[in-house]
Amino acid sequence: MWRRVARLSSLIRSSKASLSNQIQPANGLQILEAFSTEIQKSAKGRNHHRKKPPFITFVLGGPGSGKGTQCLKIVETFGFTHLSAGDLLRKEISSNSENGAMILETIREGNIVPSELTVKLIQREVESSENDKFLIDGFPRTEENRQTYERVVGAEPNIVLFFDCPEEEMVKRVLSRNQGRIDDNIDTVKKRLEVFNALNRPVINYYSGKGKLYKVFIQPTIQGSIVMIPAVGTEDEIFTRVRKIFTSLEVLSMLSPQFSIPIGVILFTLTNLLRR
Ligand SMILES: Nc1ncnc2c1ncn2[C@@H]1O[C@H](COP(=O)(O)OP(=O)(O)OP(=O)(O)O)[C@@H](O)[C@H]1O
Ligand SMILES: Nc1ccn([C@@H]2O[C@H](COP(=O)(O)O)[C@@H](O)[C@H]2O)c(=O)n1
Ligand SMILES: [Mg+2]
Repeated sequence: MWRRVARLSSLIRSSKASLSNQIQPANGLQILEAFSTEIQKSAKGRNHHRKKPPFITFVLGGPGSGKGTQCLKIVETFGFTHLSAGDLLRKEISSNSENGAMILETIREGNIVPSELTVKLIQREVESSENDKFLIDGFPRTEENRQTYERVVGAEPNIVLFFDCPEEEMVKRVLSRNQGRIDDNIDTVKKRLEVFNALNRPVINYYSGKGKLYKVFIQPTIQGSIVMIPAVGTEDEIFTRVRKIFTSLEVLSMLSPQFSIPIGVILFTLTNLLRR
């Protein structure tokens, strides 16, 4: 069976060129392992009793790029658990934890909270959950975040989703978000964009180099030679792109021998899903 899977994995890799350039597929074998029914069966208890590691998706993008909005839709449609690093940190502030004041000041300034703390909060949530697939939103923000996660958890994410959104659009969205966030003001947004460009882009490049990155372009609409910046796609239009990625992962997860789907059919389905 594993010879067949390995062959399939290389076939999937070699079919990359024919896939839509809006979506860069990750390694097929990892996806198969993570979504396989064997894992589903072994994930009945709490996570620390699980024999195989959970399926981890890191969700990246600048401030206001739509990470949280799309994560809610992925949760509804595909049953992931959503863990927003920013939300976990804000919860620490509101629960008056010993680090609350420091976190509040860091978020107010648009800076990054020490990695050990954020990783601990994420790890606690994953370990106490009975789910086996997670969206970790807004993490890792820096190479140091990434390395700390790998060292503490001892694993890498299975895939990384990146919302590539024009800056003007991100600023507009954050300033009209109206959720009472202390960092949704023009000065902090500018700082968060600087931090994103300087510290988060290297992380994105790192995962791209590892073949784990799925990029969702939030493209401006072009009419003739005029670029219509505000018309970058509604939340549902963006989700149509995101849905294709997760649907293709689900298709791959059906590749266990009991289904015995011919490889040609799988590749045909995948290519069509991604092109639609
Ligand atoms: N496609 C879209 N078109 C227009 N507005 C959108 C779109 N997607 C999200 N928004 C709105 O933009 C704002 C920011 O979205 P969201 O909170 O999902 O971004 P985020 O990436 O999680 O940002 P942050 O990193 O600051 O938490 C929200 O008010 C949301 O309703
Ligand atoms: N890995 C992270 C994630 C977030 N922060 C801080 O929280 C702020 C808000 O995060 P959102 O994802 O909700 O936008 C962010 O600007 C950082 O100050 C962090 O330190 N580390
Ligand atoms: Mg968010």
